[in-house]
Amino acid sequence: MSDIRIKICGLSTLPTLEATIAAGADMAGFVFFAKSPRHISLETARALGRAAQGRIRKVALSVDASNADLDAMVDALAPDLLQLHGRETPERVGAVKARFGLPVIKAIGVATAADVAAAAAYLGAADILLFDAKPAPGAAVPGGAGLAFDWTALRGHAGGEWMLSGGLDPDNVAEALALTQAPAVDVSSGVESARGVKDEAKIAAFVAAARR
Ligand SMILES: O=C(O)c1ccccc1NCC(=O)[C@H](O)[C@H](O)COP(=O)(O)O
Repeated sequence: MSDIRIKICGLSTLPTLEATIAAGADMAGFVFFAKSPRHISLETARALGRAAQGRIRKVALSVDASNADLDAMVDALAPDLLQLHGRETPERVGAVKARFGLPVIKAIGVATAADVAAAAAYLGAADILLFDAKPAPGAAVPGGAGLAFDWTALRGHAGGEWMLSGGLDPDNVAEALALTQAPAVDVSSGVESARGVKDEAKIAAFVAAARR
């Protein structure tokens, strides 16, 4: 079994959180973005955060959130990491990291190798870069679309800790890992039975396929 790290993103129910922990994933992602089908309320975040405490690393995902909104989600979920999935600048990433004293994952939308090269600007600010498919221009929800990008674009990436994301599923994750040598992967749509509805069997299949 490999030591690939795995994040299951967009969890919103206790059974699918339990399935994620039972499968042996390393991180559980919770989305705080009202336009997302995976958005959770602060009340749900509090309940899921308590259930996950000390059993899996919790990631609070936000999109260009204000300090006040970040304060509220951190208070409710008590995350281990923050994921910034909007247009946050390196300066904003640094400010969020300093405010909460938590490691920050910065999502980088990738269409071409130039997007990967530009991510170098975040190397001193973010703890982990998450390479994801670039959202379509004007997309209402900038992630979790089940879209893959050309993985060969990652060949020139600038180092640091990173994760691969975008359109992964139990059937393609092994190929993606072989091609990119990614140390960590993140998935949302590929472990769902319908948009926003996580599937326990697919979560287990994804973790097994990634670790095989
Ligand atoms: O998942 C969402 O609904 C979401 C909403 C707003 C910003 C980001 C979002 N998801 C980010 C993730 O970390 C996803 O896991 C990543 O984009 C991969 O998604 P998918 O291609 O569906 O596996």
